[in-house]
Amino acid sequence: MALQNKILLLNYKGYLREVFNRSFASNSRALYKSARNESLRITEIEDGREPERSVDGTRIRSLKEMPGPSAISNLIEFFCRDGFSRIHEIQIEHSKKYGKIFKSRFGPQLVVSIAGRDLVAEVLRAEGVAPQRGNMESWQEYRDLRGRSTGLISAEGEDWLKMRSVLRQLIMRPKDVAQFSDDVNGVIVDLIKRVDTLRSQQPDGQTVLNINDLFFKYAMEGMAAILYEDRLGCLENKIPQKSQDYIAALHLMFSSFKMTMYAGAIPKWLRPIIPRPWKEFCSSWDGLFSFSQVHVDKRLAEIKDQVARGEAVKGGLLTHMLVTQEMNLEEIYANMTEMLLAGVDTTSFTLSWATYLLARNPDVQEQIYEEITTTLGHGTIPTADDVPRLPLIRGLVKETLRLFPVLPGNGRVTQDDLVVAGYFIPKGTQLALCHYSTSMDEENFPGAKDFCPERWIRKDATDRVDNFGSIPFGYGIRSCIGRRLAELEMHLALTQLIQRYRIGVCPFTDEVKAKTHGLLCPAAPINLHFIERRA
Ligand code: HEM
Repeated sequence: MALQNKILLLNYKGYLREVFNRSFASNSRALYKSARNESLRITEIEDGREPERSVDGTRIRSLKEMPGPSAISNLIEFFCRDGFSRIHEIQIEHSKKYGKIFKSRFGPQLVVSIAGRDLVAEVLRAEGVAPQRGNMESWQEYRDLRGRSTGLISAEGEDWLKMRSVLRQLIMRPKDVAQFSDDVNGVIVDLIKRVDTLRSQQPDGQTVLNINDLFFKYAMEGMAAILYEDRLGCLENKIPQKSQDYIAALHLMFSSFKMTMYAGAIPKWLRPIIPRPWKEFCSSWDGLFSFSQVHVDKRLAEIKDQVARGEAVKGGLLTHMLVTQEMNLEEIYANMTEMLLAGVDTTSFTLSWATYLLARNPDVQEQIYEEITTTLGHGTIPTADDVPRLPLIRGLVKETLRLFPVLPGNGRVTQDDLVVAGYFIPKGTQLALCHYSTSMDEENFPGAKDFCPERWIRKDATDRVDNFGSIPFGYGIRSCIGRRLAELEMHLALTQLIQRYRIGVCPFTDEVKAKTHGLLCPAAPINLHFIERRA
């Protein structure tokens, strides 16, 4: 574990706070474009119906007038036609039928879906200082039950602001995560060894079966190296028992994802009758928390020993958090747990899709290989500093996430009254941002079904290829805190895999469709050929 380069900066707490205050002051100026806008004349109708409103004489429509599927057709779609696995496709179907903004009802919950790029931009650009993604009651309830803290995903308001301000200074800027290059490259050495072992176990000496299993272990090992400053041995032939237990807890968490989401939706009085979802929800969280706690406590004990021996304390992210105590121990446990949870499947599915797309598009793969060899020569191990010189590797990750956004949709609860596309949306409404459908919209991405990493390459400094049609990490103040870490893990791993192997389709794998299972994941195992380029 290469920790020596990561010198702790203990004396910049004041600076961090100042930067934080300044940045939040400017963000708070971008408050929701609310219905209280001066140009907006609101005439409340006093008989209790929804108010009728107008902007500059144009009538603002109420939610009642918004189109959308009926509650009954939603029920059939989701419960009889397995709509939960097709949420991404349903976004497209509904936006074609009802337009770029439509409403749906799930039992008592009304959801307004935003399926237009510019409307998504409008909503996100106008966010307040502490946006809320959705109802996290069940997560909060578990934490209250066990006396645990919330982490960044589950926290809201002041608690969230405080934790976000600590973490954003540590892992959000490319230069901050560049220091993890050596750790990630250490894990990639094991990834390549594992690819070779798996290939050698197959009769053709080339096939790796179920590539996602491999990338799951890579992502877990990478996250542990970064978050815990420790290795788990997930890419070894024999995985240590403790890591196996954790993988099982993580799988339980992911496989019961739907259940965990609905555990909160199932009314409490129903729990004695249907106890399983809530029990599973709690026991998988127990497993995840206790695993994180073991690693955090281990590092804490090492630090105490170092201090007792009068040695300088050096280390990475966890060491920094433990030494500076900007978060208390419970908050550190919670954030380590939630970041590991958020950082494994997301990265591993994206790597699976990226290699799958490379295998099916050999010309694109060769073009990227050319870029790598021209830029780095043969066999050079890339670091974070090399990535800006590999625009096609960056384009590969962006294009993969456009075609297969791990989170096909995202949520926001409006914190003020809003007018979007001429509709009045009251404060407290759940919005669903339909990222999959905007990613696949021809207006936003011509040839939207094609795999074209090149579309992300800037022609000149003024060319802006980023667009709200594809924002796989979200946008703004509540966007993915692990984005730079995930990108580092993916850019470095893909560069080294392409450097070393020609990745090809395998006769056992036909076209693999995506399904929504909490995240957008492959509906069938992806098997690929890894043909050594030297051969
Ligand atoms: C391909 C990889 C990943 C993708 C596509 C992804 C995507 C996302 C998205 C869409 C959000 C919601 C953003 C929003 O609401 O605007 C999110 C939040 C989050 N992600 Fe990631 N993520 C990835 C990897 C990671 C990794 C590696 C970590 C670990 C550090 C991580 C930690 C988090 C956390 C803690 C949040 C909650 C942030 C907050 O509420 O303040 N993610 N991610």
